[in-house]
Amino acid sequence: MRPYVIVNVAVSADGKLSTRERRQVKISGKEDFDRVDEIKAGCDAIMVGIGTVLADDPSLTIKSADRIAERVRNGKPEHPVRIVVDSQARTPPDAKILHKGPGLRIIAVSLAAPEENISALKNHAEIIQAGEVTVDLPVLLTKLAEKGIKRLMVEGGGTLIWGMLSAGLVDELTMFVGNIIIGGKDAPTLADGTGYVLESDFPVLERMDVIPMEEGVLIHWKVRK
Ligand SMILES: NC(=O)C1=CN([C@@H]2O[C@H](COP(=O)(O)OP(=O)(O)OC[C@H]3O[C@@H](n4cnc5c(N)ncnc54)[C@H](OP(=O)(O)O)[C@@H]3O)[C@@H](O)[C@H]2O)C=CC1
Ligand SMILES: Nc1nc(O)c(N)c(N[C@@H]2O[C@H](COP(=O)(O)O)[C@@H](O)[C@H]2O)n1
Repeated sequence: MRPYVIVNVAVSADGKLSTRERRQVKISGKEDFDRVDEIKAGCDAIMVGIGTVLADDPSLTIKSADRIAERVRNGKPEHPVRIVVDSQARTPPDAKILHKGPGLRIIAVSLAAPEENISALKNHAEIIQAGEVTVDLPVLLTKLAEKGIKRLMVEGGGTLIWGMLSAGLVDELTMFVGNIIIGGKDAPTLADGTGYVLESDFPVLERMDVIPMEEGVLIHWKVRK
């Protein structure tokens, strides 16, 4: 058993998530950020990799007061559980994700995480250990399902998305393609990691919708099982 997984990203027209320095780039406009907020509000948890926390320092909170109020009316916490995939427990104890807004945070670490790093985070987040050296994502997702997390949004970055895709853990992908070119062979893309070699290994997607949005386009895919 694992949660239903939705990956959402914004990419430039050349498929980049940010610059080669991993500096956060605003690719989405107001309408797309609002669409993302709605997906978040419909999820039990939202997950990012430690690379995104270190680069962007996101809060991953729901922004709309109306959506927060609706969650509370439905007996849900204001914000989804916020999860960082972080083998070595490198999340800075003053990271926004640990402090902005109420609610549970989970840091998913490996057995190799230094004890002093874990101690520094324990007051701010629940620590889940999964995997020897890096986080074992299938094991983590089973543990999240056991905690009642049924619907999980993954916001990136490219290394975590690769890890999720290559482990067969993604059900849907929504991507806003913006009207800018970022360029650079070292700039992060939707799926980084090692990449596939054999065509037979490529995940195949089913196109669900293509919607012109702002000056770009929103594409909604399902991963064919
Ligand atoms: N445009 C957009 O929509 C978005 C853009 N971004 C951008 O993406 C960039 C960050 O992406 P990136 O650097 O790839 O970092 P990620 O956020 O993808 O984090 C990757 C890290 O997660 C940890 N990790 C632990 N276990 C696993 C596993 N099993 N599989 C994969 N990762 C694992 C690893 O670090 P460790 O070994 O230390 O645990 C790894 O280096 C930033 O520039 C950010 O701005 C991010 C989100 C959305
Ligand atoms: N949807 C989207 N469009 C962009 O243009 C982006 N740069 C991102 N980035 C993601 O949004 C996170 C910011 O979260 P908070 O506003 O701090 O809650 C950031 O970390 C990326 O995951 N997304």
